[in-house]
Amino acid sequence: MGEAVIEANGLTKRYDRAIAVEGLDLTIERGEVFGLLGPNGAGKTTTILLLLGLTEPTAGTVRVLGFDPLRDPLAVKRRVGYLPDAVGFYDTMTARENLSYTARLGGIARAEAAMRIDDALQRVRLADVAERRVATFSRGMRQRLGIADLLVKACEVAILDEPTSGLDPQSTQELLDLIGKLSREGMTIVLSSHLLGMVQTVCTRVALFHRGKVGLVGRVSDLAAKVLGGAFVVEIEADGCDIVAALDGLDGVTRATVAGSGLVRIDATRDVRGDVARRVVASGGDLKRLSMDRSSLDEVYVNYFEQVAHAA
Ligand SMILES: Nc1ncnc2c1ncn2[C@@H]1O[C@H](COP(=O)(O)OP(=O)(O)OP(=O)(O)O)[C@@H](O)[C@H]1O
Repeated sequence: MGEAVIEANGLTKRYDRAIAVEGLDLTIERGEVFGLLGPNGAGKTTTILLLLGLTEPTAGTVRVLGFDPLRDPLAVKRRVGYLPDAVGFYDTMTARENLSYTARLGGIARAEAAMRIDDALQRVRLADVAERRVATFSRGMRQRLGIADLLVKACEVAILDEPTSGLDPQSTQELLDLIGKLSREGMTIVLSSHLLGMVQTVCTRVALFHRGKVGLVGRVSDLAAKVLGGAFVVEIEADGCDIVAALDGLDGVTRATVAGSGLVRIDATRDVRGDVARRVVASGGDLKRLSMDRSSLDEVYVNYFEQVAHAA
């Protein structure tokens, strides 16, 4: 186990009518990129607000870098950066002026701030437009300026609410690359998102929220093993044999499903392609195609919520 940076125990938030978050237990370690996932209204934003001390829990405890965000709001604010879904900057000020302003608010000495600002603007590729008013910035540029703001603050933890919403594919990729780099340098990142493909590429672990509770938490491959029966998906196309029967009892195969005429989808816990090919050929099959993919988070998500709905 690494160093716990965020710890929630029995964290609960009730509003008059709704339970937004119920009995949340969560530990996030230093350097993780942790994804909060779930349908609308599942409790992701409320969890973020609780971590930041922006709303008071009804029950339970939360510690961020050892501090209670409600009792020690300044200590948390100094170390934890927050990038909301739409970042608020002063439109009439330039990018550099905005960063200088927040540096001043954060009590960073002028010379140190100037250095950090130059460095941050370079890293998010806004150095060329540093003297432009933010009013002229696109959404992607604003998001990058938001990251620059976190860099200037030198925060240890960054909490990003839907960081790529409204970004084009290239800007999304750039932001993800940047998030990956920051985490490799030791920043702990918590992000909420609906874009599962994106979360899969960047997150070390994810939590699937369902009606205020964390239904599943873990690495995508572990969740795939739990929900789908394996982290590997093999597709095989062959004529002249019963593929499913040929695979009977094969080690590592957790499920074989007919997906079309002569086409079978296999969920597996290891790369079973060689064994599958041998079995099919030995059964007299004529192999047409064999391909393998990692299970996607999309599939885990859809299957998990189907299972939950089924159990209800
Ligand atoms: N201020 C509030 N007053 C009353 N109910 C609230 C309040 N804020 C959130 N809720 C309720 O709490 C539940 C969780 O909301 P939350 O915003 O945390 O979900 P979310 O997972 O972030 O959803 P989305 O993906 O739509 O952003 C919802 O049922 C919501 O209606």
